[in-house]
Amino acid sequence: MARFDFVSTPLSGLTLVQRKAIEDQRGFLSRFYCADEFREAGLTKAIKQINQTLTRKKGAVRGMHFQYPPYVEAKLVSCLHGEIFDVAVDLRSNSPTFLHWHGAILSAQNRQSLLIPEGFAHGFQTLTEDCELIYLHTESYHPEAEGALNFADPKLGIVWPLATTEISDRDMNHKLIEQDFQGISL
Ligand SMILES: Cc1cn([C@H]2C[C@H](O)[C@@H](COP(=O)(O)OP(=O)(O)O[C@H]3O[C@@H](C)C(=O)[C@@H](O)[C@H]3O)O2)c(=O)[nH]c1=O
Repeated sequence: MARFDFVSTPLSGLTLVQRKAIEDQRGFLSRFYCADEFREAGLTKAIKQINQTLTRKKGAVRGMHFQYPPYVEAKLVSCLHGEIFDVAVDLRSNSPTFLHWHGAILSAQNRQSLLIPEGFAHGFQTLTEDCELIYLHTESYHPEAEGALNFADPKLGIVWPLATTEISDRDMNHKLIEQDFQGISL
């Protein structure tokens, strides 16, 4: 029996994952990740790293982050406490949706995750206080290969639901996309 529903988004490969819960009087059990089912949804590489974050303030923004080749990675992003507006930007140079973004609300309650393929930037805004996220990564952290977009870049036009209440200095100061930006060749 399938433990997940994989729902396509307007950006090819970017997938909303609905974790199904099996409930009984004690509560529920829901599978969080399953290599066999995720392989069919396009996540073919092994998980190399799992990160957890806590973001205290409502309205805080983190992003928009990615890694350049040879360390491109897919990420499975989930919110285990609170609610976030999660955003992925298509950076695949040959994609018909190059520089398009897509957002989804992820929360502990809706049990949805965003499966972000290689070649995308990722970021989010907290919609409640005390948001805890868990990330599954197919590549290890390589700070020397990190790339970033500015969350407020008018070329992206991401519509954030709330005013920004907190952002790191690093994220605030990411450069705007330049004319010759080619994106990522996979
Ligand atoms: C991502 C990462 C960071 N770090 C360190 C670097 C730094 O000292 C501290 C905090 O890192 P950052 O400021 O980059 O954390 P943060 O801004 O939360 O970075 C995250 O943002 C979201 C949007 C993503 O998509 C993630 O993949 C990741 O890039 O943790 C690691 O040691 N390992 C890691 O895997």
